[in-house]
Amino acid sequence: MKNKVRIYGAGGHSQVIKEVLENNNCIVTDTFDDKPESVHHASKNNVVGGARKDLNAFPHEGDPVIIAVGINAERAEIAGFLNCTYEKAIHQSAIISSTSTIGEGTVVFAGAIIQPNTSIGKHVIINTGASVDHDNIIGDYAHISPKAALCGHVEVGEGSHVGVGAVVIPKVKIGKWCTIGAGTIVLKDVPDYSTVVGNPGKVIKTKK
Ligand SMILES: CC(=O)SCCNC(=O)CCNC(=O)[C@H](O)C(C)(C)COP(=O)(O)OP(=O)(O)OC[C@H]1O[C@@H](n2cnc3c(N)ncnc32)[C@H](O)[C@@H]1OP(=O)(O)O
Repeated sequence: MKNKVRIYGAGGHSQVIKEVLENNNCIVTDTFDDKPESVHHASKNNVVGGARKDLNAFPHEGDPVIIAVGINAERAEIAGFLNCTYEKAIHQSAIISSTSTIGEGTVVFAGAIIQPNTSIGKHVIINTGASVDHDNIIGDYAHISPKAALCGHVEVGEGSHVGVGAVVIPKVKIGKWCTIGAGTIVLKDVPDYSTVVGNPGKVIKTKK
């Protein structure tokens, strides 16, 4: 029997998750979006309104959900008001060590690699071809973008976004709600709420 999953969010990120699920023999039973009228992606058919308008009317109980929203803060906000159980979506080509753990609602896309003794939090995105090496700790709602490379013993705090192709050398700790720009080379620890770009990576701003 096929597993049934519901998806919250119907944009570009959502269509990738839908494909991963369907390749894993799951059925997507419902797709919700807070702005169903502005959905222009492949997953646009049968999209219904989300929970923001009327939280009590939303069918919280039922098949498990994946929050398919790429913006980390929005994913966290939605997880805060939904009262659902959550599914994971892991592409069949991803390589994941048996000694690593992955939290609920997390997605791991094609070609990603997660090496031993790494802990991945809840509602995390490990995007296409990302490399997360041994002994990493990735916080809830983080996003490791396509082709980013995290060496051993790296920590990424809650809600932080590591941009496409960024490189993080061993033992570096990235704080929470940081943004690491595309192609950045991170050589030292990054304080909470920082945006870091360049090679070597430098803090260019701090979010409030
Ligand atoms: C499947 C998917 O699509 S997954 C999506 C993955 N997405 C990404 O990886 C996007 C990552 N985002 C970036 O790299 C962005 O450029 C950000 C977030 C760092 C830009 O941050 P912003 O706060 O908007 O900064 P802004 O664009 O104003 O740039 C500020 C300065 O940093 C520079 N800068 C911005 N990004 C980078 C970067 N990646 N590397 C080097 N310098 C950069 C700009 O040139 C600018 O320099 P200047 O002040 O000398 O002109």
